Order: sequence, then C-alpha cells, then structure tokens
Amino acid sequence: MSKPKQQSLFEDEELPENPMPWERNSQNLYLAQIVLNRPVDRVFHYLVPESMRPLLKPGHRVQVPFGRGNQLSPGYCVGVGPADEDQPSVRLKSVDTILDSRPLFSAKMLKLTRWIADRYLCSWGQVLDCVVPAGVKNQAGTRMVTVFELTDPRALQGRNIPEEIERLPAKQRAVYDALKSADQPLTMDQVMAAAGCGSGPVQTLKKKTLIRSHQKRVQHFENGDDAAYAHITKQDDLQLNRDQRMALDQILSAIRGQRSETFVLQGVTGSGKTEVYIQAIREVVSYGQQAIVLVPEISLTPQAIQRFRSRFDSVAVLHSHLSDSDRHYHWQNIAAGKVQVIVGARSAVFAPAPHLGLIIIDEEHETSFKQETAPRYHAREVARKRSELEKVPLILGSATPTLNSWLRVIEKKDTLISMPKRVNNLPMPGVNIIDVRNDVQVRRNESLGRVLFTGMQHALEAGGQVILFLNLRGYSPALWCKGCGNSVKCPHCEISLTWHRDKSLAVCHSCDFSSKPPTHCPSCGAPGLRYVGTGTQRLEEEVKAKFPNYTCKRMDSDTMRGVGSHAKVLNAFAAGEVDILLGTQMIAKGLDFPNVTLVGVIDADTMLHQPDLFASERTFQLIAQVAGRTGRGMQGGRVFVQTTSPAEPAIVKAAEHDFLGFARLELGHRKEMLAPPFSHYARVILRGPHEEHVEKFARLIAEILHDAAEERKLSVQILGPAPAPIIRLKKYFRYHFQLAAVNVEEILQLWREVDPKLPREKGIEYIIDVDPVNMR
Ligand SMILES: Nc1ncnc2c1ncn2[C@@H]1O[C@H](COP(=O)(O)OP(=O)(O)OP(=O)(O)O)[C@@H](O)[C@H]1O
Ligand SMILES: [Zn+2]
Repeated sequence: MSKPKQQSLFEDEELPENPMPWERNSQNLYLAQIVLNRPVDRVFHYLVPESMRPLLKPGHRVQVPFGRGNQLSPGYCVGVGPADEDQPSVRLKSVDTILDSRPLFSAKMLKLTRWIADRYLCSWGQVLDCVVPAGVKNQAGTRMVTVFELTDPRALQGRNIPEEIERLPAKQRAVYDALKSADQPLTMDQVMAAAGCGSGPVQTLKKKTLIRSHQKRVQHFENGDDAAYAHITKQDDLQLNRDQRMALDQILSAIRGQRSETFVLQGVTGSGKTEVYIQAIREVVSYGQQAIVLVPEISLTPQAIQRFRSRFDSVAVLHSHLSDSDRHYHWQNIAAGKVQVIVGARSAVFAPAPHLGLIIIDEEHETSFKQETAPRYHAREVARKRSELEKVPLILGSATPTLNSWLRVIEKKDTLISMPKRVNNLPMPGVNIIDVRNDVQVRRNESLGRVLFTGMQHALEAGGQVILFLNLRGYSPALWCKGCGNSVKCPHCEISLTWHRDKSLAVCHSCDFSSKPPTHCPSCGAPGLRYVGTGTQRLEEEVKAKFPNYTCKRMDSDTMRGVGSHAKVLNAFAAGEVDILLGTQMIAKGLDFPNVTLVGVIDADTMLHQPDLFASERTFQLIAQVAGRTGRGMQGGRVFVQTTSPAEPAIVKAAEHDFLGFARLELGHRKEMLAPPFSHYARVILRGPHEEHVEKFARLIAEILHDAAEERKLSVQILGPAPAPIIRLKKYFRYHFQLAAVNVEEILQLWREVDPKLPREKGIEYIIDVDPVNMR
C-alpha cells in the first residue's frame, strides 16, 4: 500500500484530518510546516509529538524552538501531515506548544495571506502576524484562575471514599456537596459562596486529595463600546429611488449567483450609496452570512456608525481606539459567527467572518487603505482576492473612484454601477473657482479672500453652517529668514518646521521633533525670523476675529487627540451649536449635514505642487469630496475654491463635478507616460546615515536589478535612482528608485530571484513597496 500523500496546505477540509491508525507506521514522520514573523519568506519543518497530532491544525499559533539557542519563538502552522518520502532526514526539532485552543486562520485565510506575501514581497509569517491583533495574541481580557472539582474516583482507588465523606466535618462536607452538584469546576469564590464557608475547608479537602484544583482561562471582557450603543433605536430601511434600486438589483444578482464580481459604484456625493450598501447587506444577513464594510478610519464617525447600528442587530466596529481586550472580544464574536456586519478601517478586511457574504469598500479612493509598513498591502486588492476566494461580490464605492478602478471598468474587468444624481433630486452645489492672485485680503496675508468672506457672511446670516478646509495643521508651515531666504529645517529631516503657536513650539510633521523656535536664523545668524503661510491654527484665529458672533471649531489631528473628541465636535455641529467647522482632510469626507450651505477651500494648491505622480488625481478627489459636503438640504449650497492656478484641469473638472472628464484627461497623460494604472511600480527605498554611501549603494543595486532583468528577458524598467523627495527623514538619508513593468508578475519574479543575492552594506537598509501610493 502506498503511503498517504502529504496533507496539502489548503485542502484540509477535503482530506481526512489524520491518517487512520493502520496507515500510520511508527517510522513515519509527522511534520508541521511553520512560518515565523521574520522578513525571510521560508517554511520550516518541525516534528509533531505524538500527543499533539490529533490537535494541531493548519492555522494554529504555536511555539517552536528556533535558531542556535533553540529559543522558543511564536510561529504559525500552515500545514501538517506525514512527511513525504523525499523529506530529508535531518534531525528536526519538535513543536513545543499549541498556543490557542482553536486555529486562528481558516484554509481560505491561509490562502489569502500566502497571496499577500507573494504580491507584496514579504514573508508569509509577517502577513499572518499582522493579521492577528495583539489583543488576540496576548489573550487580552482573559485571565487564568484556579478552579476546584472533585477528584476522579479512579485516582482514589483503595480508599473507602463513602466512609471518608461520612466522617467529614460539616463545612468540608458542604464544600464537597457543592462541588458534587456543580456542573463545572468552581473558583474559590464560587465554592465559598455555595458552601457558606471560608477558604480553610476547601484547602483541607484538597490536602486530603478528595478535591483537586487546576488552572483555567476565563474571559472578563468589559466591552464598554457595545454598551454605549445599546440605546440606539432601530430604523426601517428607506424606500430606494430608481437609481438605487437598479444598483441594488445588480448587486443582488451577484450575491444570489455567488459570483465574486467586483462592482465600481460611482455615485456622486449625496447620491445615497450607503443605503444601497445597507440593503445589499440585508440580503446576505438574511442568509445568516456576514458582511465586511471598510471605511477610512477618519470616516468612522458616530454618524456613520449609527447608520449601521440602527439597522442591524449586531455590528462590530473596529477602530483604532479599541483596547486590546475589546479587539479580542470582537475577534472571538466575529469568528463565532455572532456578528452580522463588521465595519472598520483597512485591517477589517481580515475579519475572521466564518460565512462571508459581501465585502464593501466605501470611499475606495482613500490612500489610507494602503498599509505603509510591512506587509505593505492594499486593502482594496486584498478584498478583491478575498472576494474571489470566498466567491462573494465586492463593492467599491466612491464619488471619485481611483483611476486604477476606473481603468478596470473601461477594460470591462469590473462592473460599473452609476448613480449620477443626488437623492431627492437635490442639485449638485455650484462651485466657484476664486483666483486669489489679485485679492487684496490674501495679499495682506489673510486666508479668507474677499469673495469667500462675503459668502460666509451671507451664509451665516441666513442661518446656514460653514465648512472650511485647509490641509495644513499648525499655525505657520514655515519659519523664514529674510536675510538668506532659508527656512528653519528639522535637524533630522529635510523638512521645514511648522510653528505651533498654541504650544509655542516649532514641530516637524514627519518625525514629531519639536523645539522652541530659534530667535536667529540657523543658516546665516540674522535675527528676526518670519512666520509665513497659514495652517489651521492661524485660520481659526482669523475666522474667530472676523466672525466674533459665531462659534467656530477646529478639527485636525492636534485637536482630535483624545478618544471621543471627534464625536463631540461632530455632535455639536449636527446640533447646530457650532456654526463654522474648519479643519484638515478629517472634515473632507463622508459628513452629511443638511444645514451646511457653504464650503470654502482655503488653498486648493497645497496638494497640487507635490512631486508626485498622483498629485492631480488627489487634488481632484479632495476638492470634489469637500465640495460634496454642501447642498445636502433644501437650502442648497455653494462652494468657493481659492487657488492661484484657476486653470488647472484637476480644479476645473472638480468644480464642474465632472469625474468622467477628469478621468479621460488624466488617463490620457498616464497612458502616454505608461504610468500606473497602465503599468505597475514597485518603489525601492534605501536609507542610511551617510548620503554618499546610500547613493552609491542605490546605484549598485539598481544596476544589478537592471542587468538581472535583461539576462532573464523580463520587461522591467528601472527608473532612478534619485534622492527621495524627503531626502532626509529621522536622521537617515534616503534614495529611491522604481521598478516599472506592465505586468506586475515580472517585477515580483525579478525581485524574488535577485533580492536574496543582493549585496548587503553595513548601516544601509532598504525596503520594497509594491504599488506605492506614497511617493515621498
Ligand atoms: N432613498 C432615499 N430616500 C431618501 N433619503 C435618502 C435615500 N437614500 C439616501 N438618503 C439620504 O440621503 C443622504 C445622503 O446619502 P449618503 O450619505 O448615503 O450619500 P453618499 O452617496 O454616501 O454620499 P458621499 O459620497 O458624500 O458620502 C443621507 O442623509 C441619506 O439618509
Ligand atoms: Zn523631523
């Protein structure tokens, strides 16, 4: 008889979980494949001790001895089974412990994480380790307690137990009886309560070995998060309008057909996309399935959360302020299938829903869906893969889809659903582009130009509310020397320090370095530095001075540090207690307040002049999104966009609410340059303490990659190397180059083959970022 084939990694559901006893011969090695959270993408083989064989499954977290010192390290089991014939008979180490009672990963999640490691050039162990929240790893919200139970009679053979019991003093007898009638082991407190005694009789009984104790893990989740929402009253679903109905019908047909189709739901701001999501989720929930809704972290507003909580019985919200214990609680509940809807930021794409029915990404254009540390995955692409593996539809919703998604629509890989009109036939707000180059007020260094100022006066006098958007926090973005024309830089980064007047500090927005601002120019020694430019703090001051009779609140990452501060301001704004809300991109998206009749964009140019391939796309998205915050009520709404480049296509198209026109234009440019989405980039960033070394090393490895690509006949181009736009960051000098190819597989193949052989240089580190969104 031939030996059973090694159990494959992913088909553990189809194959017998363990070989039958007669198939197991004692010489057979039973092995576990283990990956570790290290940058090297390798699978290690470990022996599985006999006693562990029935327990250990793929997806379990384990402890294994690793390295020369055999130090115990956590790892993940990605496969188990008898060894292959050709398994080299080296001396293998054994798995030490299984860390969790149940596997943390299903076969599909193992497959998904393996795909991420391949696609984003990192190790499987790194991906698995990133997917499991810390609170799950350290079992937050649980603790070990000692519990008592009766000793198994078989262990007391040779003793006359009934007689011993008869002779017990009353208190000990009460303890014995309490444990006998309990249906599970009891803690000391429970025994004492049940028997009406102190701890003495319990200890004595234990000494007599009539009862025994052992350690047990119990949960004591507090989960204040859920309690805060318990009062929300349930609401009925809305009656859909025609466009919403048509959108929903398309999605329902994919849900019912169990198709992994991707829909790009392009609906203008205020078209009612959320209602379509909710009713699609209603369908999968009615089958007992779960839905995942990804939103940008800053859109996890109380308003948004309430929309879901008021419609579904069980909604888990995964936001960054959760305690470890809350996170663990949610993970357990989700894995047990008790949660209908999981709403969360990027990492919620990994929610361990056992019967996933639908994935939705709202505001799919948001850059925060890309993770900036290893594994550098993009949640949209991970969602796409997960939808494929689970055979469920994926909805990408946005008023301003990425050009990446848009090209897939054009190429008919994804399905377009259009919602071109606002609900209740509300018109899109009129957008005025204000050229501020000749505005007297702006020339006097004020932020509110004449037109915007007058517009605000009118809007406020009519009882409306105002949103002002400025994408720079702090008071002044630069401290500038009249003498030499230099600005004061961070000592660790090649970045101007921002003056934060409230704290009297000059702060680096890259590394958080801060210091008292110098009185003299560090470059030329001249006195009298000037604060130039305007951030949100300075804008707040100006608005308060000009509109003393109205309340104004600032929302940026400086004022929104505390848990709940976000909710407080938005609730006040919703209640009409705040007239003017000003802030950074935090206020740019998702907010739905019908009384906002005016939106002002203070400086549309800030994003435009970034040395970045995506500058134009981002500018368009941001302006269109901010503009979309108004005109959501019967009073209508207007938008004023202040700029010094009034003819810039990204600004003009956003003002016309013309996504199609913008996409056509920008895709045209990208195609000419063969830039993404017509190709893929992978960005290699190198850093080290000495600029010349980093530059030299960057050239060396770029050259090696170039030659290797030619040798292998791979169409991968090397663009660069060049100094990174922020050449110095946190004391390190930085260089970068891009690997560019139409077919991403060629980049991946090249890197996988060449990276292990690249020379190493002491003190220089490098990383690779596939499909980067951050080019700085
Ligand atoms: N069928 C409907 N009938 C009446 N009101 C509706 C309907 N659908 C949605 N609404 C309301 O319209 C408003 C806008 O909807 P929603 O916020 O979902 O738009 P959106 O498309 O997500 O916009 P954005 O892209 O700006 O976030 C909400 O207040 C919502 O309650
Ligand atoms: Zn710095």
